[in-house]
Parts: sequence; C-alpha cells; structure tokens
Amino acid sequence: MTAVLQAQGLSRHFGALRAIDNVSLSLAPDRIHAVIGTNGAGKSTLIHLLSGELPPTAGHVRLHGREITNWSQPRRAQAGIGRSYQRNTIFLPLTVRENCRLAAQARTQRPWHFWQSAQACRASLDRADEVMERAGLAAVAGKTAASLSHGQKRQLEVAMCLATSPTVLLLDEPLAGMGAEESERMLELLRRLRQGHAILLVEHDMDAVFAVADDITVMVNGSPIASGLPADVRNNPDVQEAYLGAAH
Ligand SMILES: Nc1ncnc2c1ncn2[C@@H]1O[C@H](COP(=O)(O)OP(=O)(O)OP(=O)(O)O)[C@@H](O)[C@H]1O
Repeated sequence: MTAVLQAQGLSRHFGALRAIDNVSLSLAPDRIHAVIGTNGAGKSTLIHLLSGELPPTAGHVRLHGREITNWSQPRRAQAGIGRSYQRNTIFLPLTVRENCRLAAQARTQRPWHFWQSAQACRASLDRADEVMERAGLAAVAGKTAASLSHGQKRQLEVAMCLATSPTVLLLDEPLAGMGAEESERMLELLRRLRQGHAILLVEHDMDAVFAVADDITVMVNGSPIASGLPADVRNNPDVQEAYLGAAH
C-alpha cells in the first residue's frame, strides 16, 4: 500500500541525547498508526519532526513519495499535514464556530484577505459547520470555547485541525486528562476520522490504543523496539518487558 506520510531513518539529537534515533515508519490511508512508549521515549519529538516544527538531525520525511524533509511547518500544513497539540491552542473567548472558522481560513493562501471575498468567508463558515458536525460539536457551536468541558475542548482541537482539510492527522495525546465517557466519545470520533485520513496517534492510554489502532509502533529511548499489528505487538516479548510489563 502506498504510504501517505513516511519517515525514513529519522533522527533528532539534542546534544548527546538521541531523542529520536533512526526511526522509520509509514502512515497509510484510512489507518490509525499509534505510537506508544514510556515518558521521554521521543513520541512528541517524532510528531514535531513530521509536522515540520523541528528539523531532523538525519533522515527523510516524504509525503505521497515526495521529499518534504526541508519543508517548513506552514508549507507542510498547506500540503495537508494537520496536527493537534497536547496543550490547548484554542481561543477561549471565541465561540466554537468562530474557532473552527479561523482554523478553516488559515488553510487559504492569504487569510488576511478573507474579508474581501464573501465567497471565501462563506466557504470558511461552511467548512466550520461541517467539521463541528463531524467532531460532535454542532450542539455547542454558539458557546464560547471557555465554557466547554475539558473533553469538548479536546474535540474542538481536533475539529480545528480538521478545518484545514488535512490528509494526515498527527494527534498528540487527544485523550489526555479525559474521563471514561469523554474518552469513549473521542475514540468514536477517531474511528469516524479513520476514513479519509492517515492518522498518527500518540497516546498513553493503552486500552484506547488497542481499541482503535490498526498499527502500533513501540518506542523506547528514541528507537522503535516493535512495530506491526496490535496482536503481534501485544505478544512481542520485548514490548511486554519494556513497556506493557512496566505498566501492569
Ligand atoms: N528541545 C529539547 N531540548 C533538549 N531535549 C529535549 C527537547 N525536546 C525533548 N527533549 C528530550 O528528548 C527526549 C524525548 O522527549 P519527548 O517529549 O519527545 O518524549 P515523549 O515520548 O513525548 O514523552 P512524554 O510521554 O513524557 O510526553 C526527552 O528526554 C526530552 O527531555
């Protein structure tokens, strides 16, 4: 299967620390590839390298086979690589719809010209409505982001990411801090988003990962120790010792 996004021999060193060391992985269409690992394993750094927020020390990133290793983060976003953050990036005083509309506008080449074109504005609003519906936020469209629950804020972050019409979604711990009900809602959203996207999911919640992932890579100290289908990863002795064993 053709990879949508591919990392090959990717490394990122901070001085003597090899935060990411020779990592190769692929994101395929309509699949969720989860990356798990203990604290400091390099998961967030990997996302930064794929989204273009950090340059690699070595290795390549390709989008639909095209070399994009030297592309900036905005250029990658324009090309369809969307990401959500561990921290909140939403504008709290604005409504859910306004947040989504701003995110949709950010995808256009000259967002500061949007007011000159009623059509562009209409398109952003339509896109906002579409992603709110998709993310299960239509009922709270007119509420300020500040008034949302923690889980709804995380849903809004995913909706804002979707508003940029990405083909790749890089999701950094979308379930962090959620209760059981909120987690289940987010998992449902992730299952719906699988269709039409290539998804990288960094997540600490192992039950959630095994509930939604099609492929799993396990990282330890910057390097993958196992990668494959969930059942194979679960039964891998190295994984059980290095990660699952430690968690249970
Ligand atoms: N800008 C930086 N400068 C120096 N060291 C860094 C930098 N960013 C990350 N590191 C180090 O790189 C290693 C990997 O960090 P990273 O945040 O990618 O891990 P992680 O797997 O996402 O951890 P967590 O699960 O705790 O979020 C850690 O040892 C971290 O301290």
